[in-house]
Amino acid sequence: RGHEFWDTQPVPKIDDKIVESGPIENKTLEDVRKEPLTLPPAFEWIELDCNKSDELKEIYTLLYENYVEDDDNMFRFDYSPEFLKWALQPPGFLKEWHIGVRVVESKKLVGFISGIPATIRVEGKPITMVEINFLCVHKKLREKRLAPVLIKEVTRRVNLRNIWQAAYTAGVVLPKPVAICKYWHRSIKQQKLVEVGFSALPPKMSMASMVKLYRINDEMKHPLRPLTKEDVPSFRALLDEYLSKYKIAPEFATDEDVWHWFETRKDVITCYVKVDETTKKVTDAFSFYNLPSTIIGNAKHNTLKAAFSFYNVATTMSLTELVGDALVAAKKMDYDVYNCLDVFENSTFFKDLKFAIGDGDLQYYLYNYSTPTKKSSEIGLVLL
Ligand SMILES: CCCCCCCCCCCCCC(=O)CSCCNC(=O)CCNC(=O)[C@H](O)C(C)(C)COP(=O)(O)OP(=O)(O)OC[C@H]1O[C@@H](n2cnc3c(N)ncnc32)[C@H](O)[C@@H]1OP(=O)(O)O
Ligand SMILES: CCOC(=O)c1cnc2ccc(OC)cc2c1SCCC#N
Repeated sequence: RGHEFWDTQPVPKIDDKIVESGPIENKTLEDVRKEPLTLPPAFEWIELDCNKSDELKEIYTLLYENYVEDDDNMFRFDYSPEFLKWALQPPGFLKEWHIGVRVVESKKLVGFISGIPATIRVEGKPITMVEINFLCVHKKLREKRLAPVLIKEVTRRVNLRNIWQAAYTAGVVLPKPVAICKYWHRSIKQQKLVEVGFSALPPKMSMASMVKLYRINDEMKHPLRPLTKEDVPSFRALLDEYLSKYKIAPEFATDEDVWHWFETRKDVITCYVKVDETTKKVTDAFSFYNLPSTIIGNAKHNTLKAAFSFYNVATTMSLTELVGDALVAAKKMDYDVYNCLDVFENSTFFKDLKFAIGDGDLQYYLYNYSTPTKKSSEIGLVLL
């Protein structure tokens, strides 16, 4: 299938056989367009300031009404304003990469795309990149080729900062996935998932026995507790050591980075650690983020409370026991479901912890960097 826009971009063609890793094109600042891309006359570019609650709310509302839905239009992601502020303002963020498209007349926000700085190791080599996320065009303005304009504009602004690579994920297949991953789900509120129509009661099984099947303990097996600032140096060392064995993974360069991404923030991010009593060092950690979804058109339920697995490291226990305790924490925090991808070594616990495979794929992509296709288990990166 021809990709009018993507075939013009520095990404491998869908059926390319890639043998070595490296940038696809090498441009310099002279090659970068100095003025913003041209929008259709009714629209204008705008930078959104996440420190202004009204502008943060505009991003929230655009996504709440127009962001990603599953193929059956059962759910639409409902990233909260606090979550978006966390996701968009890591150390080193630039407001100029929080790009909106407004209707000149009404000032209504109808398009958005974001970039945040990140160092991503690809086969051990740290590359300064941006992570692109929250690309959204209002439902009423779809299929007018606005997305390529948003993508070219964020590319231009990133290039002007002398950054030439990006990482992004998508549910759609584009040239060219570096990995294709699967979502897996662990029911916590089984009855609600049946009522919503996500899960089905197996024939001849009562709801009561299905609920029992998915029961989760009330207490953790291990003494895990929320990460504190004092834990950060040893947690960063543990994380970087663990992530260095993956073919694509972030490098958390500073303690400030780690504190930003893993400080527990109510209704946004949860990170629990086990600390060795003698050495006072972090030996194990689980983390998950809070990403609710609107339940579209269900009489009884409006919102799905979903926990998404973030980064987990186990060294004094099995990953299965660690994530088992994450499920206990998620249950205590009233989540309906715990979701994770088959990245890292996650597929080792799906059976024992009673995960069910989802029906959507998540494709991982690199922009302007070719590298041989990776297995899901070689991916050590989670994008929000
Ligand atoms: C060095 C720095 C580099 C930075 C940049 C790196 C690259 C970053 C890339 C972005 C990463 C974002 C990651 C991210 O945010 C996480 S994936 C979530 C994307 N957002 C949504 O799915 C929200 C709901 N959908 C929409 O808002 C629209 O459908 C969107 C805006 C998705 C497309 O709007 P539309 O009105 O439906 O379509 P047109 O405007 O007419 O445009 C059609 C063209 O857009 C291509 N398309 C469709 N979906 C895409 C997607 N998810 N990525 C990339 N491209 C996508 C499509 O293949 C076609 O190109 P082709 O003709 O060549 O096939
Ligand atoms: C109950 C399991 O499904 C989800 O948690 C869920 C929730 N909201 C979504 C919104 C958009 C959406 O578009 C792909 C999917 C979901 C999904 S399933 C895939 C993500 C995961 N896990």
